[in-house]
Amino acid sequence: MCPGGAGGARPGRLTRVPPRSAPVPVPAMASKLLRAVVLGPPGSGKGTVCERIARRFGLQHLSSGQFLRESLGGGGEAGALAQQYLERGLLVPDHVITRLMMAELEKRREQHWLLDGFPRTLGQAKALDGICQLDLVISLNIPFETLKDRLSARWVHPASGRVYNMDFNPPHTQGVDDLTGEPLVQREDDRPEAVAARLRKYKDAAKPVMELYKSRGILHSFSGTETNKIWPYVYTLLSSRIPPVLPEEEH
Ligand SMILES: Nc1ccn([C@H]2C[C@H](O)[C@@H](COP(=O)(O)OP(=O)(O)OP(=O)(O)O)O2)c(=O)n1
Ligand SMILES: Nc1nc2c(ncn2[C@@H]2O[C@H](COP(=O)(O)OP(=O)(O)O)[C@@H](O)[C@H]2O)c(=O)[nH]1
Repeated sequence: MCPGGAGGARPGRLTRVPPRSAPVPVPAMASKLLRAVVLGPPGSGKGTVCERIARRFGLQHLSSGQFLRESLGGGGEAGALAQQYLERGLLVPDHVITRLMMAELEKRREQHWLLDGFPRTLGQAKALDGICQLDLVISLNIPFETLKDRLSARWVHPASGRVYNMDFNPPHTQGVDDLTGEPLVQREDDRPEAVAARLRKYKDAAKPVMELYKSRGILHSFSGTETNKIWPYVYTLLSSRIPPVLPEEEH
């Protein structure tokens, strides 16, 4: 059984504001703890889908990107190392992100959890294998043109990581975060000229990870251009593994 499950739903990936309440903790008790991963390219809706799953099923949404961002200001060794890579728009080396994630998972060994953004490479997947047996891997398969459109319309609140989209979930007031009133920014790497290279990099790293999970029979792929259309299928799949604490409806 792996360490690691839930921790707080990532505060930064709320898809709707005002923020949803924290996931209702599901008592671990005798049942097996759910170990799930959501894979998908940048903009595929991992954060959006994870946030919904976390709320409906009371499990913890663990975003490696968010942990990384939080570690940057912490004065720790991992944060200092990660910063050098993130500043240059690079992926953090496997051993750095793996160490960070193992520590977070260790804290959550008694909870159900769902990983977003990790593993991203085969090396990370193997490290995860060393501490747990995954039950479920969800892969979001979204056309390139859709990803490009979504990312160019994504705006974030840097301090919290809250994500908006000018079409899908716009802020109440254009350009400002609903909760703090602080300005929203567009990530440099969400600009159209950066997106193609980023998606290529993602594909190269993710392919062997998907093959690994496919060969184990735990990979579930969902294709489409709209999160709201994919969501009922994801909800049904999760419901077959863990009882929902909230109904599917409402996005
Ligand atoms: N396993 C991981 C996860 C994240 N990162 C780094 C590179 C990412 O650019 C940054 C932020 O991660 P996010 O998951 O928040 O964002 P992504 O870059 O993956 O983009 P997206 O949110 O669009 O999927 O952290 C990394 O190096 N290794
Ligand atoms: N137009 C549109 N935007 C979406 C949809 N699903 C998610 N988004 C937005 O697309 C962007 C990327 O989604 P996000 O969850 O951040 O994806 P991630 O990069 O895979 O974590 C965000 O701005 C979301 O609000 C959708 O079905 N339609």
